[in-house]
Amino acid sequence: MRVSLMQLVVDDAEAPHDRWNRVVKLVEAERETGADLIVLPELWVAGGFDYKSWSDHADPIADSEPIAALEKVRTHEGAGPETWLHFGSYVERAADGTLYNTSVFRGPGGVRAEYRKIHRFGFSEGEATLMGAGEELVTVPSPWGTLGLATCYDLRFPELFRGLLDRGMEHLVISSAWPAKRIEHWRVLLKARAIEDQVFVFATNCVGTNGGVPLGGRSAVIDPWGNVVAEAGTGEEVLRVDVDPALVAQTRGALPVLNDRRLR
Ligand SMILES: O=C(O)CCC(=O)C(=O)O
Repeated sequence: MRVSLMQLVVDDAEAPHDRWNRVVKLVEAERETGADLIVLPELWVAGGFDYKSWSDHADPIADSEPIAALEKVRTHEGAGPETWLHFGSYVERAADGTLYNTSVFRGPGGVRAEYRKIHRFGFSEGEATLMGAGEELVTVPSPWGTLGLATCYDLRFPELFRGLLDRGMEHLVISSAWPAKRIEHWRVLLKARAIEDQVFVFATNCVGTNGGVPLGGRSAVIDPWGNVVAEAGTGEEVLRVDVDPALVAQTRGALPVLNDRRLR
C-alpha cells in the first residue's frame, strides 16, 4: 500500500482560491506517482486558524468547487482508474446553516465518507463557537483494511479511537492544522494512538502561518508497533511511504493486548 501524505503550506500570504488551484495541480502530479491513498490536511482551503474567513469559504459539500475539482483529478475526469483520496477537511455549510469541520473521503466504486469533527478546538473562540460538533464516528472499508477518520484536536481524546477500534479500525487517518507551538504533543500522541490501538497512523499536517498561527508540519506515518516509518519536516512536502497492512494483524497477534480490554 503506497500512501502519500501531502503536507501543504497554508499561509496567510496566499489567497484560498490560489491555494486550491495550486493544490489541485499538486494532487494531479501525486496521483501520477501511483499513490494508492492520498491524504490532505485539515481546512487547507480556508485555513485552520483564519476563523474570520470561514463563512466566506463555506459550502454544502456537494457544491464545493475545490472538492469538485479534486474529484475530477481523483477519477481521471470520470475515465478512471480512480485513486483513494482523503480531501482533508472543509468548512461545510449544512442545510440549516450550521458550519462543520468536515473531512471528505472518496474511493473507487462509489466509496464515500464524510466525517464532521467531533472535538472542536478553540475553547471560547474559533471552532468552539463558530462550528457545530460532529456526533458520529466514521470508518471506511478499503482493500487494505478498515480506515478510521479523525481530525486534529480529536487526537487528544483517546476514547474516540477506542470507539473507532470497536468499529473495526485497522488504520487511522488524521488530517490536521496543528500549531508549531505544541508540535511535541502531536508527535507523542500520534505514537500513543498507534501503540495503544495497534494501528497504522497516517497523519497529515499543514505548515505556514495561518490566522497568525505558525503551523508545525511533522506529518508522519507510524506503524502499529509505534515505530516512526517516516516523518516530514517543517516545509511543504509529500511524505510518500510503502507500508504492509498485514503488520496490523501481525502486531496484534504477537502482542495481543487488545484482548485484555476490560472497560468498555
Ligand atoms: O490540540 C491542539 O493543540 C491543536 C488542535 C488544533 O489546532 C485543531 O484542532 O485545529
